[in-house]
Amino acid sequence: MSDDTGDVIDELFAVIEDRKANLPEDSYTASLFTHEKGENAVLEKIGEETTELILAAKDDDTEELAHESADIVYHLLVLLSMKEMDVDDLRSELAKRR
Ligand SMILES: N=c1c2ncn([C@@H]3O[C@H](COP(=O)(O)OP(=O)(O)OP(=O)(O)O)[C@@H](O)[C@H]3O)c2ncn1[C@@H]1O[C@H](COP(=O)(O)O)[C@@H](O)[C@H]1O
Repeated sequence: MSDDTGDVIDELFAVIEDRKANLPEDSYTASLFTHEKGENAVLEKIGEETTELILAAKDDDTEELAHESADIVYHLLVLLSMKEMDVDDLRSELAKRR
């Protein structure tokens, strides 16, 4: 695992928080925060991407598996932000299990 994995997740979460605060018009992330379906739009995405991830795993398609994993992590971070949670909540839950 590369050493900057933690940094990229922290950076991405900071971008998501910035999009939530400023809601720029051309931002996909901002569109999730203002979506008429609310958080259900994000939950639906996570559901769809999880199905795609399962198919990629079954096909042993590692490139697609990485792509779908990244989609899920991104939408998961948006969900945490919607719930006023932090990426540190995820980090400490994982750390507790060590
Ligand atoms: N990591 C992501 C990211 N992952 C996925 N997505 C978007 O999520 C949507 C996924 O929906 P779909 O799966 O339906 O799209 P798709 O391209 O058909 O995907 P597949 O079906 O191939 O899996 C696409 O519109 C993607 O662009 C993301 N959009 C943004 N980010 C990050 O968020 C940052 C800010 O983005 P903006 O808010 O758009 O400025 C970006 O710089 C990225 O770092």
